Amino acid sequence: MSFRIQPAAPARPNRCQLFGPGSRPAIFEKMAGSDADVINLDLEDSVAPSDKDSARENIIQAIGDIDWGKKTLSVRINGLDTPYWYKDVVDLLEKSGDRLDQIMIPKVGCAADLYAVDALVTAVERARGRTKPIKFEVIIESAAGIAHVEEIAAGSPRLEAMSLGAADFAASMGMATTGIGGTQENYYMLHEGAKHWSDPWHWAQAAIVAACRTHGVLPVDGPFGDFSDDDGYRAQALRSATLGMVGKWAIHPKQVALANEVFTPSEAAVAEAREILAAMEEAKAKGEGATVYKGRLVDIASIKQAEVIVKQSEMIAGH
Ligand SMILES: CC(C)(COP(=O)(O)OP(=O)(O)OC[C@H]1O[C@@H](n2cnc3c(N)ncnc32)[C@H](O)[C@@H]1OP(=O)(O)O)[C@@H](O)C(=O)NCCC(=O)NCCSC(=O)C[C@H](O)C(=O)O
Ligand SMILES: [Mg+2]
Repeated sequence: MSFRIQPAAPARPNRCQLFGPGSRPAIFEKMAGSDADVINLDLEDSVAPSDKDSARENIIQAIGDIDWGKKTLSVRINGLDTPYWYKDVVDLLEKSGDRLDQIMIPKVGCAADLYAVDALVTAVERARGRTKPIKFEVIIESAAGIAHVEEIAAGSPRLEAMSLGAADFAASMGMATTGIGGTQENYYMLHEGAKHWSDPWHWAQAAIVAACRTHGVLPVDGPFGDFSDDDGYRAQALRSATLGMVGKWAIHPKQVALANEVFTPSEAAVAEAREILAAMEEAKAKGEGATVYKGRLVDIASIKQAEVIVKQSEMIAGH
């Protein structure tokens, strides 16, 4: 372990982030009644330019009027390359109450993007005497974003979560696909005539997880566009969870249960993790740093692996 201890990410459930356009207020109550841990009301790409002002007003109204329960309530503002974002920030913080938890900043390309939003948020918070600091989440969805992912993860003490936005990421990288996440037909290896599909999102996800874990930020997988493909969503989410991500977006309510299923440690996984911890306690009592569990090696690193699963399960149960 480095002299610098890895900081813990925020201890809040983030298994599913349910999105809904700010221009569609009829679904806000349904979003609030869902089992998603995080709600993302959108002002950005799901809202047409002509609806930006009314969507902002809908969201400001809904933040105060709707009972969002214990969910993390987040609003995705417009990108810093648009004329809308400053008004999103100012109006949200001036006109809505303290229930808003987080602002999602899309298409972040460097740490200075967070600095700019932080400066504006801080000024409005001070002017208005807001006592609950707004948290940030960012989307890595451009070539610049992934190239600068580590400085972005370190970019603001407000930052709690970072997602991969597969659609804009693919566009920015010039990837030959119109699919949002998941298996890409042309990304395969050929071995003895058989196709073996590979995962084009893997390296970006791994880079995001490493940057997030270094700086105590929650790594999250973004959208899976084909909401009629449950198996495809599940497979993508399982890969993300295996890599260390804590949750995934839902762009349709039917994806919420899938995300919760994948990102809640199963009873069997928790039981096994507890057995590993017990086996290592026994080993320690005998002065040993390693032992055998179900025919395989477990050692001091296994304690940390098992603790990830147990802590995640306890945090979700306790929330
Ligand atoms: C995708 C949708 C447009 C589909 O809407 P709709 O046609 O209404 O779906 P259904 O008829 O199947 O709806 C069934 C019932 O569920 C309700 N509903 C629909 N959507 C939601 C929702 N998001 N939250 C809660 N409830 C919802 C309907 O009202 C129906 O209810 P009922 O009639 O009572 O049965 C729509 O789902 C949608 O707009 N999704 C969100 C789109 C969005 O926010 N996109 C932005 C995020 S993805 C992105 O930006 C890409 C990213 O940045 C990147 O670059 O990768
Ligand atoms: Mg996007």
